[in-house]
Amino acid sequence: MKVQNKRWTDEEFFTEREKVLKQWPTGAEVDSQEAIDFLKKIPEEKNFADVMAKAKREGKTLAQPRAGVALIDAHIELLTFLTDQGGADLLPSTIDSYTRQNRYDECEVGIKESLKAGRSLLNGFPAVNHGVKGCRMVYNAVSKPLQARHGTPDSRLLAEIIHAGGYTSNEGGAISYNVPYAKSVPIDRCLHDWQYCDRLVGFYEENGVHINREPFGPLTGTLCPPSTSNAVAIVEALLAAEQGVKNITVGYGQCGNLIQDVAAIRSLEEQVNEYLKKFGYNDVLITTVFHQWMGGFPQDEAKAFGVISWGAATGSLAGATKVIVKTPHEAIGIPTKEANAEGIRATKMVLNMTEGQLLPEGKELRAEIDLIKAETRCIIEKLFELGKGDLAVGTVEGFAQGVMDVPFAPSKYNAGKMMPARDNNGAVRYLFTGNLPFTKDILDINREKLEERAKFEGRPVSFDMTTDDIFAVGFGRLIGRPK
Ligand SMILES: CCC[C@H]1O[C@@H](n2cnc3c(N)ncnc32)[C@H](O)[C@@H]1O
Repeated sequence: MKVQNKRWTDEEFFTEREKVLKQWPTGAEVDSQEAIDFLKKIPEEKNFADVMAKAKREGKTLAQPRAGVALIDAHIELLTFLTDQGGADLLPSTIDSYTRQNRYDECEVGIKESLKAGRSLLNGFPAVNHGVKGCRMVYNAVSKPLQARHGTPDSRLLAEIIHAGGYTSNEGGAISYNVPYAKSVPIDRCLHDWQYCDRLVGFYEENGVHINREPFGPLTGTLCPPSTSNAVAIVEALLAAEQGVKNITVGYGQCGNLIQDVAAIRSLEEQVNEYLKKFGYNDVLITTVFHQWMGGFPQDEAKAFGVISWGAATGSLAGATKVIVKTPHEAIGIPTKEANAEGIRATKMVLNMTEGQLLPEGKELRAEIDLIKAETRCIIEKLFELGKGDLAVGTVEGFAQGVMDVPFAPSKYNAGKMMPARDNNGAVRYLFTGNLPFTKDILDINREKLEERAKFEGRPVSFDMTTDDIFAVGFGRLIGRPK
């Protein structure tokens, strides 16, 4: 499929919209003008984009959980509990796996079975099946802004339903909700489908409705080097800006070394703004999100709270606009509402104690920021070269050549030649760089830092470090030291 990084015309968008809204009966509930009128009435304190902008202005770090269950009443009860007992500043609706694969018929079964069983038999909220009406019930019942969080390569109908339903933010993007989530979705197909989701937001913005978009920062959440995830976030932000999105939260998943994680957020914010300015997108507000550790968690709940609190502290010291909260049930599965609320309370306790404290930019931090920006720049500039100036074309070609390469991703369109490992301070470095277009300096710095660890541990630099690091946090430490 031919893609180009160019704003869709109204004709292109509305022609496709007719098809999209026919994909499931609830699509018929979307009435453009009615939705615009409804969304324009949303008060600032319940508009995701406005609340993020305010937090940015005030230098605050907000807390947002993940949460989603099959039935509307239970979902409302859950979100209300997380607001009142947890202190959530922003609310999710984590969408179920069937919806993420557009298998709405399976959702129908899941809803019926959940009604019969009296408990959720889906692993999230099936927003498409509940429709605009169902989403409006959730919106009207809660007191905080709502965002759909999922992992959907084709989110076109989901975006239509949740936005018309009062959700003023949608997470995801053409790379971040495809490559880490799906095996066989072509990059160009997904670029097209997410251009639709971004153009829909652009359409609402042109009609006076503020809607936030949030590329999914952590990707596979498995030792993802900051420059790899930052490059993806910046590409998705640029693609969204081209379609008219004005309020973007770029994100990153905690790796565990304080200096590197703070540098990741600071470099991400600096560099995405540099690229937006370079391409003339001067009216896009950028905020940042720091995801608490996305890898394997300790089963022991007290240790899990240690991981959660470390993520909260790092996100706050980085100056991130929001932190995505984990729960003490992470190693087990979908958390109870009580455990979810505990994760939020622990997080907010740390956010409150670190309010106004930012890690000062010393020599080490600036050096890490500069290294991440240099690595990221190598990747992004190569994409533009491969695309002969067109970022969408360059992204398709970039994946084909392994210039953009996400570690441990299931997508068959991902080269999977790059492998990470921690250095002796726990920062994530490039062990194998595959076809990443890095300069010799960058390659040497990464190698030197891994050699330091090898010397300390008395073993050669090898993939054994990677596998030891993958299990380390679950076993109670950051760096996977040899037995
Ligand atoms: C990329 C997101 C992975 C995280 O997303 C959490 N997650 C998934 N589904 C739900 C849900 N229905 N309720 C609360 N958390 C949920 C997982 O635990 C994991 O941390």
